[in-house]
Amino acid sequence: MSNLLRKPQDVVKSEGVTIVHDITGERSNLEYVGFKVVDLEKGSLYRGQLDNLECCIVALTGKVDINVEEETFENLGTRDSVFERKPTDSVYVSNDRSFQVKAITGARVALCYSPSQEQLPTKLIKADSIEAEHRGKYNNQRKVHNILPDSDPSANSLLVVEVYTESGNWSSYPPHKHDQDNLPEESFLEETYYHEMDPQQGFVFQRVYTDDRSLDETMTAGNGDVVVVPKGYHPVGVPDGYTSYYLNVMAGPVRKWKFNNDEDHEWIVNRD
Ligand SMILES: O=C[C@H](O)[C@@H](O)[C@H](O)CC(=O)O
Repeated sequence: MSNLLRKPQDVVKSEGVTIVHDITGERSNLEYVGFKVVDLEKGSLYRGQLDNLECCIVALTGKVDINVEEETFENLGTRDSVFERKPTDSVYVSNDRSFQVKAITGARVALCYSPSQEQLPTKLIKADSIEAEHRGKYNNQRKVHNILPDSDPSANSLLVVEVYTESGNWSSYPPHKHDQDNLPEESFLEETYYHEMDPQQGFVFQRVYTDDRSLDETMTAGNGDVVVVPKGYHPVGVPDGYTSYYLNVMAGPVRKWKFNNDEDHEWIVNRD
């Protein structure tokens, strides 16, 4: 199995707290992006301490209270399933802060990490502040919820976005990459994909490849899997009958999403 594909680990951390994914530090083989998925039973608590990291806590499903030192954000979360296809609530927490997530109902949260030195204000990113963005045409149509886009100055290095790709469509397509620290031409952003499928038994094909094909891996990613994208193009194809959801975390030396398409497939975007 590719080292870029990470299956759910479901490690019980404490009563009512299960670490589904912990892709941080040496477990991530990434320099900038860290990612965790945590399942919380009703009434359970997850506590985090940020040193030189910032974190976007995404209420993927269920309802939670999030406490960040002197601030508390109550009853966050808008959906029992990501496939309700509506935005959810998130909270941005900066470096050198501690936080606590308390499950009001059974809940799944994503913890999206990246480096941060300059402490910024804690920010509630309300679901109703997120507008759906529709991208693509023909069979590369997808719906995007920009949770922490580079146009939002609330974070130092973190970018977070969730994407819905319907049956028979492709996303992150035409294949694009952002693996060169060479602005204004291209930015270097590592990336993770947290995948969910509807129905759950579904899968997507995701290829991660570089121009010189020194990296060229095509994976089958299923419900709850994570794909790590250290570099290269990273298109996703969704089989007929299924809907794909993924949450992207991106980070790099400069908080700018400037990508380039694979020249072989640039014609895709130039169609009328
Ligand atoms: O680089 C960003 C990621 O590949 C996705 O967020 C992608 O941009 C989503 C899409 O537009 O298909």
